Amino acid sequence: MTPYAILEERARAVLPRPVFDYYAGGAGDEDTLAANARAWSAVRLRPRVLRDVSRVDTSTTVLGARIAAPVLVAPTAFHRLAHPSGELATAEGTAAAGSLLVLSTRSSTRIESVAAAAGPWWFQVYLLRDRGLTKEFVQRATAAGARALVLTGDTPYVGRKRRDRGSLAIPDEDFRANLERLTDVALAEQAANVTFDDIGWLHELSRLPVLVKGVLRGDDAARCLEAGAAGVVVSNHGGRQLDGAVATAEALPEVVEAIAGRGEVLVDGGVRSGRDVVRALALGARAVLLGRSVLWGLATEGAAGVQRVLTEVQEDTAHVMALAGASSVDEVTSDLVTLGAV
Ligand SMILES: Cc1cc2nc3c(=O)[nH]c(=O)nc-3n(C[C@H](O)[C@H](O)[C@H](O)COP(=O)(O)O)c2cc1C
Ligand SMILES: CCCCCCC(=O)C(=O)O
Repeated sequence: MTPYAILEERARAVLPRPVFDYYAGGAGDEDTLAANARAWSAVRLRPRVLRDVSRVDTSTTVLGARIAAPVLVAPTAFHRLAHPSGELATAEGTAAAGSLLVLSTRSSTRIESVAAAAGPWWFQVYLLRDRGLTKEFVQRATAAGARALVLTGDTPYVGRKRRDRGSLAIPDEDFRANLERLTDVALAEQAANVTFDDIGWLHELSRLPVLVKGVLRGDDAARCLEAGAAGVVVSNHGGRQLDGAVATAEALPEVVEAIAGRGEVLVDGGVRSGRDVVRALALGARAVLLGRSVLWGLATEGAAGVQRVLTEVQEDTAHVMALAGASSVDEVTSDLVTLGAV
């Protein structure tokens, strides 16, 4: 079993079944969910030999924020379903590992409380049908110290997951943690009319850099930049939105080419090990984000589990870099990979 599979099994053992299924599941037949991890494996490494790798430095920056390794925490919803300390534990574990948290709009803990426990953090934005409500929590996140906004573009409607059999109960206080003013749950639904113009709207509102998450095409990536985005996150939402969508390792090169160094490109989906981190960097990503791995760490050990997951991937990244002949992230260049058989 891989370290990821072992961790997932531990989480399965401690989580109520509906919560585990909500976290683990993907949309439709889960084709894209499976394809994500498989596509990273298809990227073969071409190690360099006879390089001095007695010191390996994994540190880097994302939108100017220094982090210990090019590994961030992806925005995921409702952490209090995994652990009573919820996003507070995630924030603590992330900061202890020298990483950066992307806090979900669907956080089950108040933005201001998470901010107080966090190191550098960004705020993920779902535009809700109630734009006034959206504006309020973007302003709160900005005031609380978010350093960037991440606009998720792939969720006009929440994907249908068969594993979610309707038995997941989200306690009202968790659902409304940041939506106290909400009287009508329907108002918390995603807006289905989000467009490129909303990138400018968010930037005007916050004066923060805006990344767009969920981009899988070069033409969309270019349009995001033209609309004022600072970069994109190549993502298919961990296989939870459009089943059959291209795996992120496959989409990444097209997006990197379209961005052509004019913005930052991050990627997530099926990243499970230091090997995958090095593969992503070699394909042109600045950093990766981990979704489910962090949830499993949180479920099994709270803040310490989040820190452990991140530290293990960081250490694995350093080890893989050393064996591949790269002593810094700048040396993880495209010649380090070739596309093998799937
Ligand atoms: C349980 C769960 C909840 C998620 N919630 C959000 C969310 O609130 N906002 C968002 O932009 N993405 C959300 N995502 C997608 C993640 O940000 C990320 O794209 C995905 O998990 C990466 O794939 P991985 O889980 O294979 O690492 C969620 C993913 C999971 C598994
Ligand atoms: C009505 C709540 C929807 C939350 C969607 C969170 C998410 O992005 C995911 O589960 O995936």
